[in-house]
Amino acid sequence: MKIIKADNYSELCRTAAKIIIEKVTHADKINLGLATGSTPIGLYCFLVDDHLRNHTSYHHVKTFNLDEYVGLHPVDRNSYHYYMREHLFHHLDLLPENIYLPNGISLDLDAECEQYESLIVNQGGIELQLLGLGRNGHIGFNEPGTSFQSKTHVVALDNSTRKANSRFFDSIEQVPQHAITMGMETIFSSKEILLLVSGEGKAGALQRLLEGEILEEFPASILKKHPNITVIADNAAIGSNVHRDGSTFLVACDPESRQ
Ligand SMILES: O=P(O)(O)OC[C@H]1O[C@](O)(CO)[C@@H](O)[C@@H]1O
Repeated sequence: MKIIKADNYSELCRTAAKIIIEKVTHADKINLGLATGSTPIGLYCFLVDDHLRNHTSYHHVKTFNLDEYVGLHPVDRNSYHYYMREHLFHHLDLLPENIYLPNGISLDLDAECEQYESLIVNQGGIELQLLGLGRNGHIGFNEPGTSFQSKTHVVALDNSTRKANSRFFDSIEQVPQHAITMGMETIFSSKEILLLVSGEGKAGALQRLLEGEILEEFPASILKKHPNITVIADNAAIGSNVHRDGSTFLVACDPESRQ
């Protein structure tokens, strides 16, 4: 596990953007796994900015989102379809047919999950999966206790997750009870993973990830076994934790990425 320390959120986002832009620029075709939540918003801003300034093209990119709420229509302002359109898709030259998210309003959710899983496999798998980290260790919407062998599935959201995400809704009652999420195995099968961790509120989760045991009770812990994972964390999230962890090493952000 490689850990890149960023001074602040902006530097974290710039560093992550640089990694993604390099991959996109050098690949003939590439499948990106994308995440929602607050953390990647700044990164998406950098990608859009780079696209406008440097004309980085996304014609050859396919995107696969981690998750979607059950019951929210793609045009609902709180759906992840809407979020992705607003923050990223709408601003890039991605081909609409190359954008994939789980369909949270499918009448047959189990079939939807199976199809989404097969779709990822049939499209050659995910090259680079972007992840945020939940305070309880969730990745995607895989809540504590989710099997490490799980594939795309419907999940009942943890109350703590609904509470955390209620900031985007008018009230917690409006936060859906269920979501479709890529499973733990789906995520782990990605060739490369980029985990973004920002803010003091994530310090506990980051510490547990770095120092704790690998347990299904803390889903993100399995990432320690991934052969190609980079964690980018800002100072606020790192606190003084990382220095106690002998199994990881810390590199400063590439100064070039600060420009
Ligand atoms: O970036 P945030 O908003 O802290 O969220 C962390 C994680 O929680 C989720 O938003 C799900 O609750 C994930 O999609 C995200 O990666």
